Formats: sequence, C-alpha cells, structure tokens
Amino acid sequence: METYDLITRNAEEVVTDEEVRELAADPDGKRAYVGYEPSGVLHLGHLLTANKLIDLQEAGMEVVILLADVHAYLNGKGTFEEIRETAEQMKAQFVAYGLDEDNTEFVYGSAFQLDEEYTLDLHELELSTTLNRSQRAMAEIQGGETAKVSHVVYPLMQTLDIEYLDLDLAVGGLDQRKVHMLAREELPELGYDVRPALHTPIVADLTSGEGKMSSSDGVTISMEDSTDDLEEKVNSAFCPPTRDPEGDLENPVLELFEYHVFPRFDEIVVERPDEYGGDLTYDDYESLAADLESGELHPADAKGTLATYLDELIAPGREKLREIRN
Ligand SMILES: N[C@@H](Cc1ccc(O)cc1)C(=O)O
Repeated sequence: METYDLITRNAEEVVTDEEVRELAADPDGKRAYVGYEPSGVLHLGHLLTANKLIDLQEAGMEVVILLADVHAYLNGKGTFEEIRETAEQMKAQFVAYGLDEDNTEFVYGSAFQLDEEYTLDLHELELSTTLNRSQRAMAEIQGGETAKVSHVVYPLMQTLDIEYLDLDLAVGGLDQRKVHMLAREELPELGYDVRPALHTPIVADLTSGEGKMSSSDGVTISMEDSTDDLEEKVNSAFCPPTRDPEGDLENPVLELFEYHVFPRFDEIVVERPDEYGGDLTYDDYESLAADLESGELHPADAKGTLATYLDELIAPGREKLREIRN
C-alpha cells in the first residue's frame, strides 16, 4: 500500500489533505499521537484509534500515546490517584493489543503539563480564547451536565499538548475535531506551528446502527468481555442484509469488519459447512460487504466470524487485565 493510503485508510477526515500528503512523502521520524483519558478497560473506541497508530508505525512514523491523566481529572473522572491507577492498566492493555513498548512512547500528561512554561502558555491561551469558543470545542467530549471552568481549560491544554509533545500529526476520533480546529487557530497565536489532524469515524451503536458507540451509552465490546459475552453481543447486533434505503443507519457488523478486523488480518475466513457452500475467504472489506448485500453471505455467518476475529484481537488484553486484577 502507498504510504499516503496507509496513513489515511479508514480515516473519516484529514485536515488538511495537502499537509498530510506532505507528511506521507517523508514520514520517517515524524511524530503522531492519540491522547486518552485513562479509564480502566479499553473498548472498541480506543482500539479504533489504536489501529490507526499501528498503521502510522507501519508507515514509519513515531507514535506517542498520551495518558491524559490531568485531562481526565479536569473532566470529572475521579481523584487523581484513581486516574493514575487506571492509566497503568490502560497502558498494559495497549501493549497487549500490539503497541509494543519499544516502538511507542507512553507519556503521562502530568509529566509535563504542570511545568511552569506550559502553565504560562496555558494562561496566554486562556487570555486569547473566548469562553464560547472553548466550550464549543469541548461539547462532544465533556462528561456531566453543567460545564465547569475545568471544561474550558481542557481543550486549551489539549492544544498545547500538540506543541509540547513535538508532534507532526494529531489523531483522534471525529469527536476531537473541534479541539483540533481550535488548536490550528490558536497555536500560531503563540508563535507555534499549525499541525495537521486525522480523525477516525465514530462507529455506530451495536444494537441500533445509530449514534455513537461508547461505553457509557449503548453496547460496546471491551477488553473485559469473555468469549461468550462477545458472541452474545455480536449475535444481537443490528445487521440488515441490505443497506438501509434511507441511508442513515449504519450496519455495525460491517463497520466492525471494516475498522477493526480487516486492518489487523490479511485474510478473513468464514467457515461454513459444505452443504451451505463451504468456506468463504476475503482479503478485503469491500468483497465481504458485497457478499453480505447480495445474500451470498448470511448475516448469521458474518456475525459468527466477526465474533471469532474480535475475540482473537482482545484475548491478549483480556489476559493482561486478569493478571492485573489477581
Ligand atoms: N480529548 C481526549 C483526550 C485527550 C486529552 C489530551 C490530549 O492532548 C489529547 C486527547 C478524549 O476525549 O478522550
């Protein structure tokens, strides 16, 4: 695959395409990151951006995972102590998933975000950004109901991270786009460079095909799920055999193949008894999706196969979690 195609595969948007093409022309030693608010257990939302980091590593870039402990604290996720503990667990699961420690820089936010220089830059940003602007940037990330002062500081710190971690590319789910846009506007105000951003899609809820799948609302799959849990969740997933005529519902089963399975496996085998036509083998997402639509591939077989491959992907992280907890 061409470097540009690898860098941008499965991305929902890149800002700007020209800047990312420039990066793709000379990716060696360039630095990309995703920041995560630490939470104990990784779910598919985390793994989607992690898959992108794996692509970027393969493209020759250096990858940074920010364990955003201070951000989680600002977003009301618990005491600082609790957050630090979940960050360690999170790191262990990322490593088990395939972001090995030799090639991935894991950084705690608190390791640099409390420094004097950072703090003074933050205050300068506070001076140059309106409340309204910062709140809008935060709308899709914020937990809880009423915005606190901490929620408007949060995106400004996220902006500074891009400079302080010396990054060439900011990666996140589409819910991060407003923060990245803010960063593109504000970093030059402080005399820092504008960096490109890459956003991964937000996968639909498993059961309805609507909205956003997250751990807080709707059904998601996490590193905590047993093989049985996983099968049960996938089997009850929404999987219309043909595309929704209105086009506003996603097929979460297909999305999981596209964003989670195909990026990590060269070939997908759907095992079927001979009387049902025998095994099917796919080496790309499009051909599997086409077969599901044409009826050649039955939704029940697609689901069984999906569960098997997802299980393989989460098994090492599940093991790690068990070890940590015992
Ligand atoms: N905003 C991210 C976390 C994050 C924090 C700081 C960053 O620099 C980057 C990302 C989230 O919603 O989880």
